[in-house]
Amino acid sequence: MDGFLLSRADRTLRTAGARSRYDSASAAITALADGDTELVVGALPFDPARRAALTAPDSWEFTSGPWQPGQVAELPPVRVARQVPEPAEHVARVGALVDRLRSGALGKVVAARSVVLASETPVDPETLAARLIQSNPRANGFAVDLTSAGDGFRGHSLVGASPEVLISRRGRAITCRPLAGTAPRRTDPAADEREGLGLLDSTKNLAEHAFVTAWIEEVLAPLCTELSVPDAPVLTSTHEVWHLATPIRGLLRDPATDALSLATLLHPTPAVCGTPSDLALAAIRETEEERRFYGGAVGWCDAQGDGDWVVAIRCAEITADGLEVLATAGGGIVADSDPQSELDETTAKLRTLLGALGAVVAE
Ligand SMILES: C=C(O[C@H]1C=CC=C(C(=O)O)[C@@H]1O)C(=O)O
Repeated sequence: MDGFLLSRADRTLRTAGARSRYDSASAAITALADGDTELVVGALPFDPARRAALTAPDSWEFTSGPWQPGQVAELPPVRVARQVPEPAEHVARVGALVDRLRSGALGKVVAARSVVLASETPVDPETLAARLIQSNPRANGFAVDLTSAGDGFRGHSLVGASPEVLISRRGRAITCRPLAGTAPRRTDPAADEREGLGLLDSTKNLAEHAFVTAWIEEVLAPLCTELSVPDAPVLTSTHEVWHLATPIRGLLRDPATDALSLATLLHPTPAVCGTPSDLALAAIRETEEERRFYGGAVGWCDAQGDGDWVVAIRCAEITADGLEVLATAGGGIVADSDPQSELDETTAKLRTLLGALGAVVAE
């Protein structure tokens, strides 16, 4: 695919072509400020030291409501080719992180793992995005061409359905909806409700969540004349999991502060990285395979500075030939995390992508 799609509950942006490409947010911000383009779309990588995949599109269209893809084609069958790392190794890594969290300066770190899916015929990114959006039109569904990030990403795409908004800006008004803290959904309605209510009451999950809201408040407070961060999170859900969410609103001090700059200041939040940020990022670089664009941000920014950026979770990278799909999910680890439950949490989160592709990983 050569374009960009972001489908949100209130509106959808679809673009085509790439008039210019930028591998850093600063280059894209300069292009917007210089009047070289009216719109920038794309993805920021998880690791801020890596190259971004941003473009100035040839054409674009905003429509109201979620994307209506019409008749959606079938996706080809896929099989689980390998897991990276193997589940037992993920459990061991989380165990080692828990030891570090109990003894050191680290307060929280997010641990992620991937499943590599293989297909005999190409998986089309837009078809996968359409399936995800049909299954949950409230999610922030996306499909992004990663070519602008250069070697290793040409022709690759990132496709997902994120429940988490990093930052949205309309004029001076900004909103964020950070998520952290997870419980599984149950098929029995009473058991399902108990899981949700239990999450709202879970000291461990509330602590995991508080690291994220504290970070966002720290970053945004100096930039805002008004900032409302509720004291306690609310419950939200996808088909697969319950989450704790905090709806945050603010008014920017300087109307020139644009959405893409705000995204780069906030990213990576402790919802995908940890606290303190620098130590958590170092621990992730030491422990994990390169995250690429999983855990990054996907969105758009226009010449007025407005834009939407969602956290790149519940997503997968598709290779240029469409024959390999790398789905990744992570979870926040704190001192009292249980490694086996953390593995189960990533399995539940991976189901968003794997379910759309008709694949399963063993419990
Ligand atoms: C990092 C992910 O989820 C984040 C968002 C919601 C809940 C999370 C958690 O409970 O750990 C994570 O912070 C992911 O889905 O890969």
